[in-house]
Amino acid sequence: MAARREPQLVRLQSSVFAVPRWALLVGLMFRGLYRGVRLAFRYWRVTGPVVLLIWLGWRAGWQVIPIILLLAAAGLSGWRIGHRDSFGVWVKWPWLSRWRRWWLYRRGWEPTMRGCGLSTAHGSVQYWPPILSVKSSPAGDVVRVRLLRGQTPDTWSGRSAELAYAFGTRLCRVFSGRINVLPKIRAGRLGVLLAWWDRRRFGRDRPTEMTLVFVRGDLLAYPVPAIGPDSIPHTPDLACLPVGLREDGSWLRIVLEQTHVLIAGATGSGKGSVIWSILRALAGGIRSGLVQVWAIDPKGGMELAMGRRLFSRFAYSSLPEMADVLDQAVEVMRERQTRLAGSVRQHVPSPADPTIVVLVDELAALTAYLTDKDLRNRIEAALAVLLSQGRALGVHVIAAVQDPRKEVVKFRDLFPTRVGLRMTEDEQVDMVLGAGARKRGALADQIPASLPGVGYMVLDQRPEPVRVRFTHVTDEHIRDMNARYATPTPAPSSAAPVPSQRTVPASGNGNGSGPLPAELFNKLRGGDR
Ligand SMILES: Nc1ncnc2c1ncn2[C@@H]1O[C@H](COP(=O)(O)OP(=O)(O)OP(=O)(O)O)[C@@H](O)[C@H]1O
Repeated sequence: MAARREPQLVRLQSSVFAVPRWALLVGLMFRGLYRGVRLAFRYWRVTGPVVLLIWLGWRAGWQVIPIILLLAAAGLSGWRIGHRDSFGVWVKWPWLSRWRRWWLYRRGWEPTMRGCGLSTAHGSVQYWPPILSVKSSPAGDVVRVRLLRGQTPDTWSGRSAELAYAFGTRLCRVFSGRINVLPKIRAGRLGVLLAWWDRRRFGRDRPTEMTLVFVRGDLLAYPVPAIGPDSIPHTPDLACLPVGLREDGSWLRIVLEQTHVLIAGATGSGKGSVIWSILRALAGGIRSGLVQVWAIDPKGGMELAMGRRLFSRFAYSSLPEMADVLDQAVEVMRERQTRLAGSVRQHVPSPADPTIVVLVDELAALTAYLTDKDLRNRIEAALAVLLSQGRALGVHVIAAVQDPRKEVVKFRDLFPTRVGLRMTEDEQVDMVLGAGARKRGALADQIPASLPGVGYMVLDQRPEPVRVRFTHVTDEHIRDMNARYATPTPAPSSAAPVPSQRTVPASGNGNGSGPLPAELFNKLRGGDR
């Protein structure tokens, strides 16, 4: 498939022989036979059972063929009904992969490559990139392709829309190299052999290959249920918190260790679900005291108050109170710095010295929207220190923001992990996920409003952003967490009444000392949009 000659452009002087008609027929017959045998061997999974069936019919009588076919159909149906997952793994998806490779991709490949400008011509020879494999799954078709010389995955990213429509989908994601092929830890008798095989398969960097994912059934079109109480670990693994699904159906796990998380998205995009998904995954550690959450909710407690018993600090009513929480986090960080310097490089959490997660529901309220200059400077100074030095000392910041512009979020580059939910403008995508992210497929501005919690993230050190959906943690889940996973170190102000979830706080004087000004409150709720 890699190259084809265009015969009309090649001038060949061939000798002319007079061939008798019978010799021509015999020659054609042998050629047909050779091609038939080659095809039969190539597609042995189809020809094998057919040959076996014919042989059985010939030996035992032709009436056995319908009986065998009926039995096979009944067996397959029983398998599908009884154990759908294994039927999918062993029968449905392998067959569908082969079918689609042959029927859809091989047949349409050449015209598509020409149409998308992904084939090249050298003289009279036309080259197009060969398909290496096709693997279908409920999420779509994963097509591995070998790049032509002079092409990079970016060449293909620019053609992703054309590729998608050419093969009958709306979305084609382009990834450099292979995806989802991580070596397993091998043990047991065959461990050495399998490890050797893995080294051969995964050990080599193959910049000559790339992967196209034609998204067919969108697994992220349905809300992802919150993890069940049984799946909430007693001791959360901060390197691997399950918070949602990736587009290929695998779990999305966030590495909170050594990072800060910025969540950006328009109003109603599901920033709350990212926050609550992370809190749910941390809940076991909150209850045991290994993790303390210091929550700041400038929306007057609208977002976070329902889970207040999870928080060891909770500031929701006045901006100075919120600045105090940040200053206290800096103090803890400084104390750890003095104590741990020279003995460890990474803080190890314990109930006496827990991981601290500083949670800010709307960062802009503490920075850009804040009119009190002194207070703003104080808050910005504390945030800058936490974001630049807190990671190794077990102090992590998780912040949500609606508007990711630099004037609003000065520190966005200090957040190593960023989540881009639905956005209102295409330029915002690169602001959040890094330059070129939109070109590489992060179409966050095209996420429909009907898909809250869907977004893009840059994961696994790959340049291409991954489409994800966070779990849907409902109010019932939050109430349940509030009751069952309360922290042993509750917030000092927990005796004070928290405004009900839908109450607009009384308007303040705007100097940052009273409750939030109603104007700012409405802005954060999206009321002025
Ligand atoms: N992952 C999710 N799956 C399904 N529905 C979700 C998900 N996340 C949020 N929703 C729903 O979307 C709506 C808006 O969600 P949410 O309040 O979290 O958005 P937000 O970005 O925090 O909005 P705002 O900025 O206005 O606070 C809610 O009705 C919520 O139930």
